[in-house]
Amino acid sequence: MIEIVNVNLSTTWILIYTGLVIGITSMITNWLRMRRHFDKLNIPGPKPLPIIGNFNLIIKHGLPYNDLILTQKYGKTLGFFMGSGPVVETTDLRLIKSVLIKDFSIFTNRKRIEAMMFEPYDHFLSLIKDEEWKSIRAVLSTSFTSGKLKSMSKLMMECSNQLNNHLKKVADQDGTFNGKDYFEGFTLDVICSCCFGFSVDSINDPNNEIIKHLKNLFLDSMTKDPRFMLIILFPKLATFLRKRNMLELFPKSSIEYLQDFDFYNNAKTQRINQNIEMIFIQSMIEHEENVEKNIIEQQHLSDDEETNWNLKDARYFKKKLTVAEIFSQAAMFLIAGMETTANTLNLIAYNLAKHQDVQQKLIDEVDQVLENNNGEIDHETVKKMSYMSMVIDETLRMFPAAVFLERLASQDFEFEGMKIEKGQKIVVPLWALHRDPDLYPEPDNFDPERFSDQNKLKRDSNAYLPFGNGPRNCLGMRFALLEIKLALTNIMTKFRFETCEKTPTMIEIDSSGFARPKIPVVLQIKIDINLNLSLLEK
Ligand code: HEM
Repeated sequence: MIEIVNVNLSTTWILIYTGLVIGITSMITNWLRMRRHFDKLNIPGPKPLPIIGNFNLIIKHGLPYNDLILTQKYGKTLGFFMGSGPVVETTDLRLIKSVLIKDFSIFTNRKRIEAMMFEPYDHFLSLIKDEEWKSIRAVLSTSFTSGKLKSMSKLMMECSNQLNNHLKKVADQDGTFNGKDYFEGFTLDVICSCCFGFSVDSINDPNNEIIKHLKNLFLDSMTKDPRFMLIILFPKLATFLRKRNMLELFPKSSIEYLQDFDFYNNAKTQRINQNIEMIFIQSMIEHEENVEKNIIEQQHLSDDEETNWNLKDARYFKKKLTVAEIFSQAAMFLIAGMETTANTLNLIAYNLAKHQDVQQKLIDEVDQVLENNNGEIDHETVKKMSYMSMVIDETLRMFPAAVFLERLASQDFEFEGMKIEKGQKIVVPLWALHRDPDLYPEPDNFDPERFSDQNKLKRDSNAYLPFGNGPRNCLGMRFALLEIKLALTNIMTKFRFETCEKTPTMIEIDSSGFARPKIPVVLQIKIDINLNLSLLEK
């Protein structure tokens, strides 16, 4: 150092050297702290590298596969680093129950990634905390009552008929089709018409302005998109850059377009004009009116509809939502509801194409139930299709649409000698949980029988969590399942799926955090030659 000063370096060089020394020292100190972190807490796991932690493993294996490998190597509960952020990952059913249900008051929230938030959409239900979350969740829960879902099923069927028309055109040509485009179009149409009251035909019109801008809100795989990597590895730097408009995650033009679109007021007018049922907007309007009239007694939720027992408290209904909060929930519905449901339908089609015996059994059930119900496809008839539920459940086991659950510890917590510190992120890797051979022998095999009533009873209820569990489970679960069942029933009355030479032999998913197949799931769709003629009349 003395030598450096002696050679008379300029102030700039001194500053650069000093900065470097401070930077390297803090990096080494931080790395040593990371290496000791989980040993101190008695949690096993891989040793982290400087700066990137264990992110190299995710790049090497892919997000869900890495979870599986780590669980096999270190056991059911382990710790690793995403960049410099520690993560505890568990497939231990007792710890899962404790985090999601028993000790929910400690694990109420998820980690909010500041760099990903953008106004006015920074109040997503999935990311808001504590009291704000409770109030908004309570209000939104009124969107998904049986009564509202029943009226939604008509709109869902209209979108499903539209989907069938498109599938018919494909079948009339050579039958080869990439399910993703069709099912995403369908689920987007459903959300737009059920939640916001405007109809689009996204399959026919993929360049529709609103669709184009909505799709810009979806991020790519975390190992492919350098912006995503920046957020994970250097969250503070990413937040700093975003706040100064130096890092663009979502095109400004799309955010402005959606803001200007003002679907809330558009939908409000439509509802008044045409008396259309729209679950999301309607709940918001009803809530606004109730708060204004001071009608805040417990809403019309019966026990079977409302899993959020602790949200029934009337005080949570007192809050009037701000415009930013309403906007955020609308965007949240689109983001949470479109791709998850579309991927599930796509992967159900794949499983059916690969397992013709299962598909035939499903078609037989659909024919049978519809024959007994005058061919009517509605929310009541689909409830009677128990084999269909087994097919959906098994597909969601193999390919859970969201590949992990996440909670944040709000205080120190101890579990069987392991210490979970306040501020610690806990993850339940669904891919690894649903492929645990002790719970699901030969986990890579598609076998709907795993979900027969008898077999379900043999398993712990936390062994199968495609929609999460506890008060913060998926808000749209009943909506999504109804939508999937109506569409699948409608498809099975006319078509069957088959594989073709472009069909992947197995499905690999990317690291986006969703069950997004890495390569397109190309299938054949054929008009069923054994069609039940009485149903064809419908
Ligand atoms: C097959 C379809 C779907 C799957 C597999 C799925 C899965 C999930 C999962 C795993 C979670 C996290 C649960 C937890 O942490 O315990 C979640 C949360 C959520 N989902 Fe879904 N979802 C689906 C469809 C939908 C739809 C259609 C909507 C809305 C219309 C929706 C809205 C939400 C919301 C708002 C949350 C956050 C809940 C909160 O933090 O309170 N989801 N979903």
